[in-house]
Amino acid sequence: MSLGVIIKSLSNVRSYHPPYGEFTIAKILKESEGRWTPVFENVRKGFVGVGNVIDTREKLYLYLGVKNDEEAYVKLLNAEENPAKLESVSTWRDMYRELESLYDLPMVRYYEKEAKPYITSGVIIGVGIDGVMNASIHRFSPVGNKKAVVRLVPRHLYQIYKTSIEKGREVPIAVAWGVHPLVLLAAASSPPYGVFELEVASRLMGGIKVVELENGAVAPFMASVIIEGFLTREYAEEGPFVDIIGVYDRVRLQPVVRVERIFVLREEAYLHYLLPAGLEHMLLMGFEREAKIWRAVKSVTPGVKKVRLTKGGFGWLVAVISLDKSVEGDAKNALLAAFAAHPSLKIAIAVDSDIDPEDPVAIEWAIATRLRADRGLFVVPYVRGSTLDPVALNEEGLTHKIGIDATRPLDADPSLFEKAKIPD
Ligand SMILES: C/C(=C\C(=O)O)CCOP(=O)(O)O
Ligand SMILES: [Mn+2]
Repeated sequence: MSLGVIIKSLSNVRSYHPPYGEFTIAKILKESEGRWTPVFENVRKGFVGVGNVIDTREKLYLYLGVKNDEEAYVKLLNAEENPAKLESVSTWRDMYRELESLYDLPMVRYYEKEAKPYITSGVIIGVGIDGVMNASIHRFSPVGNKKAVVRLVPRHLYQIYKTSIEKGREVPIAVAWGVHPLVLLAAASSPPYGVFELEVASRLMGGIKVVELENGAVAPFMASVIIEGFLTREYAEEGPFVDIIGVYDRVRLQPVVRVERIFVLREEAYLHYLLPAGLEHMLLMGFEREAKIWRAVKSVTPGVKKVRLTKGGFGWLVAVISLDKSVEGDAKNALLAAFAAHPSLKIAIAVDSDIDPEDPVAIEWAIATRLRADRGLFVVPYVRGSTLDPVALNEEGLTHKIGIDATRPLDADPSLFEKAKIPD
Protein backbone atom coordinates (compact mmCIF):
# COMPACT_ATOMS: atom_id res chain seq x y z
CA MET A 1 0.00 0.00 0.00
CA SER A 2 1.39 3.43 -0.93
CA LEU A 3 1.90 6.24 1.58
CA GLY A 4 -0.66 8.28 -0.37
CA VAL A 5 -3.38 5.68 0.34
CA ILE A 6 -2.52 5.75 4.06
CA ILE A 7 -2.69 9.54 4.21
CA LYS A 8 -6.05 9.57 2.46
CA SER A 9 -7.43 7.20 5.09
CA LEU A 10 -6.50 9.53 7.99
CA SER A 11 -8.82 12.04 9.59
CA ASN A 12 -7.57 15.42 10.77
CA VAL A 13 -5.43 16.16 7.71
CA ARG A 14 -4.70 19.75 6.66
CA SER A 15 -3.55 20.71 3.16
CA TYR A 16 -1.05 23.43 2.31
CA HIS A 17 -0.24 24.93 -1.06
CA PRO A 18 2.80 26.60 -2.66
CA PRO A 19 4.72 28.83 -2.51
CA TYR A 20 6.77 27.32 0.31
CA GLY A 21 9.57 29.36 1.87
CA GLU A 22 12.82 27.58 2.73
CA PHE A 23 11.76 26.69 6.30
CA THR A 24 7.95 26.81 5.88
CA ILE A 25 7.58 23.04 5.85
CA ALA A 26 9.73 22.57 8.97
CA LYS A 27 7.77 25.27 10.81
CA ILE A 28 4.41 23.67 9.91
CA LEU A 29 5.68 20.24 10.94
CA LYS A 30 6.60 21.68 14.34
CA GLU A 31 3.31 23.48 14.96
CA SER A 32 1.18 20.56 13.79
CA GLU A 33 2.98 17.71 15.60
CA GLY A 34 0.63 15.76 17.85
CA ARG A 35 -2.28 17.83 16.50
CA TRP A 36 -2.89 17.28 12.77
CA THR A 37 -1.26 15.71 9.71
CA PRO A 38 0.01 18.33 7.26
CA VAL A 39 -0.05 17.58 3.53
CA PHE A 40 2.06 19.84 1.32
CA GLU A 41 0.48 19.81 -2.13
CA ASN A 42 2.67 20.19 -5.16
CA VAL A 43 6.04 20.59 -3.43
CA ARG A 44 7.29 20.10 -6.97
CA LYS A 45 5.45 18.83 -10.04
CA GLY A 46 4.43 15.21 -9.39
CA PHE A 47 5.32 15.30 -5.67
CA VAL A 48 3.21 15.71 -2.52
CA GLY A 49 4.92 16.22 0.85
CA VAL A 50 3.57 14.88 4.13
CA GLY A 51 4.75 14.81 7.74
CA ASN A 52 3.70 13.70 11.22
CA VAL A 53 2.51 10.41 9.79
CA ILE A 54 3.41 8.50 12.96
CA ASP A 55 3.70 11.27 15.57
CA THR A 56 1.13 10.00 18.09
CA ARG A 57 0.47 6.71 19.83
CA GLU A 58 -3.10 6.83 18.52
CA LYS A 59 -1.83 6.71 14.93
CA LEU A 60 0.62 3.96 15.82
CA TYR A 61 -2.17 1.87 17.37
CA LEU A 62 -4.34 2.50 14.30
CA TYR A 63 -1.67 1.24 11.89
CA LEU A 64 -0.93 -1.75 14.13
CA GLY A 65 -4.62 -2.52 14.75
CA VAL A 66 -4.15 -2.52 18.55
CA LYS A 67 -5.74 -0.68 21.46
CA ASN A 68 -2.90 0.12 23.85
CA ASP A 69 0.85 0.09 24.48
CA GLU A 70 0.97 -3.44 25.78
CA GLU A 71 -0.74 -4.88 22.69
CA ALA A 72 1.55 -2.82 20.48
CA TYR A 73 4.69 -3.98 22.32
CA VAL A 74 3.62 -7.63 22.06
CA LYS A 75 2.78 -7.31 18.34
CA LEU A 76 6.06 -5.62 17.46
CA LEU A 77 8.28 -7.92 19.53
CA ASN A 78 6.44 -10.97 18.17
CA ALA A 79 7.01 -9.76 14.59
CA GLU A 80 10.74 -9.47 15.28
CA GLU A 81 10.76 -13.08 16.47
CA ASN A 82 8.55 -14.34 13.62
CA PRO A 83 9.42 -12.43 10.46
CA ALA A 84 7.26 -13.26 7.42
CA LYS A 85 8.29 -13.87 3.79
CA LEU A 86 8.27 -11.13 1.14
CA GLU A 87 6.51 -11.40 -2.19
CA SER A 88 8.47 -10.27 -5.24
CA VAL A 89 6.69 -8.18 -7.92
CA SER A 90 8.14 -8.47 -11.42
CA THR A 91 5.99 -5.89 -13.21
CA TRP A 92 6.88 -2.85 -11.12
CA ARG A 93 8.92 -0.82 -13.66
CA ASP A 94 5.84 0.48 -15.54
CA MET A 95 4.59 2.08 -12.33
CA TYR A 96 7.74 4.19 -11.98
CA ARG A 97 9.48 6.92 -13.98
CA GLU A 98 13.23 7.60 -13.79
CA LEU A 99 14.96 10.80 -12.69
CA GLU A 100 18.41 11.95 -13.76
CA SER A 101 19.50 13.71 -10.60
CA LEU A 102 18.99 13.57 -6.84
CA TYR A 103 18.40 17.31 -7.02
CA ASP A 104 15.16 16.55 -8.92
CA LEU A 105 13.78 15.25 -5.61
CA PRO A 106 12.32 18.01 -3.43
CA MET A 107 14.18 17.65 -0.12
CA VAL A 108 13.83 19.97 2.84
CA ARG A 109 16.10 21.94 5.17
CA TYR A 110 14.81 21.76 8.74
CA TYR A 111 17.01 23.86 11.04
CA GLU A 112 18.89 27.10 10.73
CA LYS A 113 22.47 25.81 10.79
CA GLU A 114 21.94 22.70 8.70
CA ALA A 115 24.09 23.00 5.64
CA LYS A 116 21.95 21.15 3.11
CA PRO A 117 18.56 19.55 2.46
CA TYR A 118 18.18 15.94 3.55
CA ILE A 119 16.00 12.88 3.20
CA THR A 120 15.21 12.10 6.86
CA SER A 121 12.92 9.09 6.51
CA GLY A 122 14.78 7.02 3.91
CA VAL A 123 14.92 3.29 4.60
CA ILE A 124 18.21 1.85 3.39
CA ILE A 125 18.20 -1.80 2.46
CA GLY A 126 21.77 -3.09 2.33
CA VAL A 127 23.04 -6.48 1.16
CA GLY A 128 25.92 -8.02 3.14
CA ILE A 129 28.77 -10.13 1.79
CA ASP A 130 27.05 -13.11 3.44
CA GLY A 131 23.81 -12.31 1.56
CA VAL A 132 22.18 -10.95 4.72
CA MET A 133 19.75 -8.10 4.04
CA ASN A 134 19.23 -5.29 6.52
CA ALA A 135 16.79 -2.38 6.53
CA SER A 136 17.41 0.70 8.66
CA ILE A 137 16.72 4.43 8.56
CA HIS A 138 19.65 6.73 7.76
CA ARG A 139 19.72 10.40 6.96
CA PHE A 140 20.77 10.94 3.37
CA SER A 141 21.99 14.12 1.66
CA PRO A 142 23.06 14.67 -1.96
CA VAL A 143 26.65 15.75 -2.65
CA GLY A 144 26.23 15.53 -6.45
CA ASN A 145 23.65 14.62 -9.06
CA LYS A 146 24.19 10.95 -8.40
CA LYS A 147 26.16 11.01 -5.18
CA ALA A 148 25.04 11.31 -1.57
CA VAL A 149 26.47 11.02 1.92
CA VAL A 150 24.77 8.93 4.63
CA ARG A 151 25.26 8.72 8.39
CA LEU A 152 25.92 5.13 9.42
CA VAL A 153 25.39 4.66 13.16
CA PRO A 154 27.63 1.76 14.31
CA ARG A 155 24.98 -0.92 14.00
CA HIS A 156 24.05 -3.52 11.37
CA LEU A 157 24.45 -1.56 8.13
CA TYR A 158 27.75 -0.22 9.40
CA GLN A 159 28.86 -3.79 10.19
CA ILE A 160 27.84 -4.88 6.67
CA TYR A 161 29.68 -1.88 5.22
CA LYS A 162 32.88 -2.46 7.20
CA THR A 163 33.20 -6.16 6.43
CA SER A 164 32.36 -5.62 2.75
CA ILE A 165 34.77 -2.74 2.19
CA GLU A 166 37.58 -4.63 3.98
CA LYS A 167 37.11 -7.37 1.36
CA GLY A 168 37.11 -4.84 -1.49
CA ARG A 169 33.35 -5.00 -2.12
CA GLU A 170 30.95 -2.07 -2.34
CA VAL A 171 27.58 -2.60 -0.64
CA PRO A 172 24.51 -2.79 -2.93
CA ILE A 173 21.73 -0.69 -1.47
CA ALA A 174 18.22 0.56 -2.13
CA VAL A 175 16.91 3.71 -0.48
CA ALA A 176 13.12 3.72 -0.14
CA TRP A 177 11.53 7.11 0.60
CA GLY A 178 7.80 7.53 1.22
CA VAL A 179 6.84 4.14 2.65
CA HIS A 180 4.08 2.64 4.79
CA PRO A 181 4.54 3.78 8.43
CA LEU A 182 4.86 0.18 9.61
CA VAL A 183 7.79 -0.32 7.22
CA LEU A 184 9.39 2.69 8.93
CA LEU A 185 8.60 1.30 12.38
CA ALA A 186 10.17 -2.06 11.47
CA ALA A 187 13.23 -0.34 9.96
CA ALA A 188 13.65 1.72 13.15
CA SER A 189 13.70 -1.51 15.17
CA SER A 190 16.75 -3.52 16.12
CA PRO A 191 16.12 -7.26 15.82
CA PRO A 192 19.28 -9.41 15.93
CA TYR A 193 21.67 -9.31 12.96
CA GLY A 194 20.33 -11.54 10.19
CA VAL A 195 16.66 -10.75 10.81
CA PHE A 196 15.54 -8.68 7.82
CA GLU A 197 13.46 -5.75 9.05
CA LEU A 198 11.30 -5.77 5.89
CA GLU A 199 10.24 -9.28 6.89
CA VAL A 200 9.36 -7.89 10.33
CA ALA A 201 7.19 -5.30 8.53
CA SER A 202 5.71 -8.13 6.48
CA ARG A 203 4.59 -9.90 9.67
CA LEU A 204 3.12 -6.66 11.05
CA MET A 205 1.23 -5.95 7.83
CA GLY A 206 0.12 -9.45 6.88
CA GLY A 207 2.62 -9.60 3.98
CA ILE A 208 4.40 -7.06 1.81
CA LYS A 209 5.50 -6.93 -1.80
CA VAL A 210 9.00 -5.94 -2.85
CA VAL A 211 10.81 -5.08 -6.07
CA GLU A 212 14.17 -6.66 -6.90
CA LEU A 213 16.78 -4.24 -8.22
CA GLU A 214 19.60 -5.01 -10.65
CA ASN A 215 22.22 -4.54 -7.90
CA GLY A 216 20.62 -7.33 -5.81
CA ALA A 217 18.91 -5.13 -3.21
CA VAL A 218 15.15 -5.13 -2.69
CA ALA A 219 12.78 -2.28 -1.85
CA PRO A 220 9.13 -2.09 -0.80
CA PHE A 221 6.84 -2.04 -3.83
CA MET A 222 4.89 1.25 -4.02
CA ALA A 223 7.56 3.19 -2.10
CA SER A 224 7.27 6.70 -3.56
CA VAL A 225 10.98 6.88 -4.41
CA ILE A 226 13.46 4.02 -4.83
CA ILE A 227 17.13 4.90 -5.20
CA GLU A 228 19.42 2.11 -6.40
CA GLY A 229 23.11 2.42 -5.66
CA PHE A 230 26.20 1.32 -3.75
CA LEU A 231 27.89 2.34 -0.52
CA THR A 232 31.43 3.07 -1.68
CA ARG A 233 34.80 3.30 0.07
CA GLU A 234 34.75 7.06 -0.53
CA TYR A 235 33.99 9.37 2.44
CA ALA A 236 32.56 12.89 2.61
CA GLU A 237 31.80 15.32 5.42
CA GLU A 238 28.32 14.71 6.82
CA GLY A 239 26.44 17.50 8.63
CA PRO A 240 25.90 19.76 10.41
CA PHE A 241 22.53 18.14 10.98
CA VAL A 242 20.15 17.96 13.94
CA ASP A 243 19.77 14.51 15.49
CA ILE A 244 17.07 13.10 17.74
CA ILE A 245 18.23 14.97 20.89
CA GLY A 246 17.68 18.33 19.22
CA VAL A 247 21.30 19.49 18.94
CA TYR A 248 23.58 19.74 15.93
CA ASP A 249 25.27 16.36 15.69
CA ARG A 250 29.04 16.53 15.22
CA VAL A 251 30.27 16.68 11.62
CA ARG A 252 31.87 13.36 10.67
CA LEU A 253 33.40 11.76 7.60
CA GLN A 254 30.77 9.30 6.41
CA PRO A 255 30.37 6.90 3.46
CA VAL A 256 29.38 8.16 0.02
CA VAL A 257 26.61 6.49 -1.98
CA ARG A 258 27.06 6.14 -5.74
CA VAL A 259 23.59 6.32 -7.23
CA GLU A 260 22.83 4.21 -10.30
CA ARG A 261 19.12 4.87 -10.80
CA ILE A 262 16.35 6.93 -9.23
CA PHE A 263 12.78 5.63 -9.59
CA VAL A 264 9.70 7.69 -8.73
CA LEU A 265 6.13 6.44 -8.52
CA ARG A 266 4.21 7.82 -11.52
CA GLU A 267 0.99 8.33 -9.57
CA GLU A 268 1.24 10.90 -6.75
CA ALA A 269 4.64 10.37 -5.15
CA TYR A 270 4.14 11.16 -1.44
CA LEU A 271 7.40 12.20 0.22
CA HIS A 272 7.65 11.83 3.97
CA TYR A 273 9.25 14.85 5.63
CA LEU A 274 10.29 13.70 9.08
CA LEU A 275 11.19 16.58 11.41
CA PRO A 276 14.44 15.75 13.25
CA ALA A 277 13.90 15.80 17.04
CA GLY A 278 10.15 16.11 16.49
CA LEU A 279 7.54 13.92 18.17
CA GLU A 280 7.48 11.66 15.12
CA HIS A 281 11.23 11.09 15.27
CA MET A 282 11.04 10.29 19.00
CA LEU A 283 8.13 7.87 18.71
CA LEU A 284 9.50 6.13 15.66
CA MET A 285 12.97 5.57 17.09
CA GLY A 286 11.94 5.16 20.72
CA PHE A 287 8.88 2.94 20.54
CA GLU A 288 10.65 -0.35 19.92
CA ARG A 289 13.25 0.46 22.61
CA GLU A 290 10.36 1.18 24.97
CA ALA A 291 8.89 -2.23 24.09
CA LYS A 292 12.22 -3.89 24.84
CA ILE A 293 12.53 -2.07 28.17
CA TRP A 294 8.98 -3.14 29.05
CA ARG A 295 9.78 -6.79 28.24
CA ALA A 296 13.10 -6.75 30.16
CA VAL A 297 11.58 -5.06 33.22
CA LYS A 298 8.59 -7.41 33.19
CA SER A 299 10.94 -10.39 33.27
CA VAL A 300 12.58 -9.15 36.52
CA THR A 301 9.51 -7.69 38.21
CA PRO A 302 5.94 -8.48 37.17
CA GLY A 303 4.62 -5.26 38.74
CA VAL A 304 5.61 -2.99 35.83
CA LYS A 305 2.79 -0.58 34.88
CA LYS A 306 4.07 1.87 32.30
CA VAL A 307 7.32 2.67 30.49
CA ARG A 308 8.13 5.94 28.80
CA LEU A 309 11.18 7.24 27.00
CA THR A 310 10.52 10.84 27.96
CA LYS A 311 10.10 13.87 25.71
CA GLY A 312 12.82 15.73 27.65
CA GLY A 313 15.18 12.85 26.81
CA PHE A 314 13.94 13.05 23.20
CA GLY A 315 12.53 9.54 23.24
CA TRP A 316 16.03 8.10 23.53
CA LEU A 317 18.18 8.97 26.54
CA VAL A 318 15.84 8.98 29.57
CA ALA A 319 13.39 6.27 30.65
CA VAL A 320 10.80 6.38 33.42
CA ILE A 321 9.29 3.12 34.61
CA SER A 322 6.31 2.96 36.93
CA LEU A 323 5.77 -0.20 38.93
CA ASP A 324 4.39 -1.84 42.03
CA LYS A 325 7.28 -3.38 43.93
CA SER A 326 6.60 -6.77 45.50
CA VAL A 327 9.86 -6.76 47.45
CA GLU A 328 12.43 -4.10 48.25
CA GLY A 329 15.06 -3.94 45.50
CA ASP A 330 12.59 -4.63 42.66
CA ALA A 331 12.87 -1.07 41.40
CA LYS A 332 16.64 -1.24 41.16
CA ASN A 333 16.46 -4.48 39.21
CA ALA A 334 13.97 -2.77 36.89
CA LEU A 335 16.50 0.03 36.30
CA LEU A 336 19.30 -2.44 35.57
CA ALA A 337 17.03 -4.33 33.15
CA ALA A 338 16.20 -1.06 31.36
CA PHE A 339 19.89 -0.26 30.85
CA ALA A 340 20.48 -3.74 29.45
CA ALA A 341 17.49 -3.50 27.10
CA HIS A 342 18.41 -0.12 25.57
CA PRO A 343 22.19 0.47 25.48
CA SER A 344 21.83 4.15 24.51
CA LEU A 345 19.86 4.90 27.69
CA LYS A 346 21.65 7.38 29.99
CA ILE A 347 19.18 8.01 32.83
CA ALA A 348 16.62 5.52 34.16
CA ILE A 349 14.10 6.48 36.84
CA ALA A 350 11.76 4.13 38.70
CA VAL A 351 8.58 5.50 40.25
CA ASP A 352 5.58 3.95 41.99
CA SER A 353 2.45 3.16 40.01
CA ASP A 354 0.63 6.26 41.33
CA ILE A 355 3.11 8.44 39.36
CA ASP A 356 2.49 8.97 35.65
CA PRO A 357 5.78 8.56 33.72
CA GLU A 358 4.46 11.06 31.18
CA ASP A 359 4.13 13.84 33.76
CA PRO A 360 7.48 15.59 34.42
CA VAL A 361 6.14 17.42 37.50
CA ALA A 362 4.90 14.17 39.05
CA ILE A 363 8.30 12.55 38.39
CA GLU A 364 10.11 15.45 40.01
CA TRP A 365 7.71 15.26 42.97
CA ALA A 366 8.47 11.54 43.34
CA ILE A 367 12.21 12.25 43.30
CA ALA A 368 11.78 15.10 45.76
CA THR A 369 9.68 13.11 48.22
CA ARG A 370 10.65 9.45 47.75
CA LEU A 371 14.29 9.25 46.74
CA ARG A 372 16.82 8.46 49.46
CA ALA A 373 20.01 9.25 47.61
CA ASP A 374 22.19 6.98 49.78
CA ARG A 375 20.17 3.94 48.63
CA GLY A 376 18.24 4.98 45.58
CA LEU A 377 20.90 6.59 43.41
CA PHE A 378 23.59 4.74 41.51
CA VAL A 379 26.07 5.54 38.77
CA VAL A 380 27.28 3.01 36.22
CA PRO A 381 30.64 4.42 35.16
CA TYR A 382 32.38 3.84 31.84
CA VAL A 383 29.66 2.11 29.87
CA ARG A 384 28.55 2.28 26.23
CA GLY A 385 25.82 4.88 25.79
CA SER A 386 24.66 6.90 22.83
CA THR A 387 26.97 8.26 20.16
CA LEU A 388 24.68 11.29 20.16
CA ASP A 389 25.44 12.25 23.78
CA PRO A 390 27.38 15.53 23.59
CA VAL A 391 29.30 14.73 26.82
CA ALA A 392 30.19 11.16 25.83
CA LEU A 393 33.85 10.36 26.48
CA ASN A 394 34.52 9.12 22.96
CA GLU A 395 32.93 8.81 19.50
CA GLU A 396 31.53 5.36 20.37
CA GLY A 397 29.40 6.89 23.13
CA LEU A 398 31.37 5.76 26.21
CA THR A 399 29.65 7.47 29.14
CA HIS A 400 28.45 7.25 32.77
CA LYS A 401 24.81 6.37 33.48
CA ILE A 402 22.54 7.19 36.42
CA GLY A 403 19.78 5.07 37.90
CA ILE A 404 17.27 6.76 40.23
CA ASP A 405 14.96 4.71 42.39
CA ALA A 406 12.25 7.19 43.37
CA THR A 407 9.88 4.57 44.78
CA ARG A 408 8.84 4.80 48.43
CA PRO A 409 10.44 2.32 50.85
CA LEU A 410 8.09 -0.63 51.42
CA ASP A 411 8.68 -0.57 55.17
CA ALA A 412 7.75 3.12 55.53
CA ASP A 413 4.30 4.34 56.53
CA PRO A 414 2.39 4.70 53.18
CA SER A 415 0.37 7.62 54.55
CA LEU A 416 3.56 9.75 54.54
CA PHE A 417 3.63 9.56 50.74
CA GLU A 418 -0.02 10.05 49.90
CA LYS A 419 -0.78 12.94 47.56
CA ALA A 420 -3.29 15.15 49.35
CA LYS A 421 -6.61 15.84 47.57
CA ILE A 422 -9.24 18.52 48.02
CA PRO A 423 -12.65 16.81 48.19
CA ASP A 424 -15.42 17.67 45.66
C1 LIG B 1 18.60 7.61 17.25
C2 LIG B 1 19.80 7.82 16.41
C3 LIG B 1 19.90 8.78 15.53
C4 LIG B 1 18.87 9.76 15.25
O1 LIG B 1 17.72 9.34 15.11
O2 LIG B 1 19.17 10.97 15.13
C5 LIG B 1 20.94 6.86 16.51
C6 LIG B 1 21.71 6.94 17.75
O3 LIG B 1 22.27 5.73 17.99
P1 LIG B 1 23.09 5.41 19.29
O4 LIG B 1 23.16 3.91 19.32
O5 LIG B 1 22.35 5.96 20.48
O6 LIG B 1 24.44 6.02 19.15
MN1 LIG C 1 19.28 -5.11 11.44
